[in-house]
Amino acid sequence: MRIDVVSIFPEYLAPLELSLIGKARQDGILDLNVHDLREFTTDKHRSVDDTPYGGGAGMVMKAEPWAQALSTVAAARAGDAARKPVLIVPSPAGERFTQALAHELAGEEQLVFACGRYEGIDERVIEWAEEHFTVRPMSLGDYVLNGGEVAVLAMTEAIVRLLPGVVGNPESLVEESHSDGLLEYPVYTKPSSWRDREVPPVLLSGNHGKIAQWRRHQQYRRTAQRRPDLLAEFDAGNLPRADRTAL
Ligand SMILES: COc1cccc(COC(=O)c2cn[nH]c2)c1
Repeated sequence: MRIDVVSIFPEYLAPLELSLIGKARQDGILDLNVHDLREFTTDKHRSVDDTPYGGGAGMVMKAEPWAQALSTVAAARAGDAARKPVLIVPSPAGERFTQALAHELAGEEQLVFACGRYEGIDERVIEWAEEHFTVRPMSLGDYVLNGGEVAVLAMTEAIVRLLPGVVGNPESLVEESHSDGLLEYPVYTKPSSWRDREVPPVLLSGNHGKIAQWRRHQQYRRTAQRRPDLLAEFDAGNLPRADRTAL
């Protein structure tokens, strides 16, 4: 997979050189390229923003530097020329990024991230970009950050860890929160007794059927307590009768 990130703070993306993502780059699984938007300005002050038409506080990112940067990135195409790369614009006004979306995007050959700052990017860039990209404004959650870089770090990690060869044991990708529509069950490790708190005995029983049942029950309870919205989505009909009483 090729990922391109355009930002006025390229150093914000330095953590992507670390750990599993860094290793994926060394192993050639991920080709990550970070571009400084200011390299695509032409004026002496290398300006990337200006005051908003219609008034209001804050500044808006100018269109031309973005068009220059994104054209350069589009030209450095990865994979099949027919398929437009996906342009992800982290934004409070985007579609919600989910684990399901992470899986979908992990199947793409090229992802481009545009890191907005200030009050946002001139809307005409989004319209213009449709010609070269499949444009997807995307939100991490209902809150506002100062820019898209932090969201790119999170989305990149969520997507790249799903690529074959990135995490040591692919098994660990199967049973994780949201993979089956429910939150993950609680986990424990040695010692079995810690500050007078015991590990649930079923987990020490060696009875794998009972352990699986206990874990499923815990997933439902946790989801009902912490994310009832998810449970509404998850077909409660899947719920074994014994577990329904727990909700
Ligand atoms: C594209 O324009 C803007 C403007 C302002 C901030 C940002 C950064 O993204 C977020 O704030 C965000 C992403 N998910 N949830 C919040 C982008």
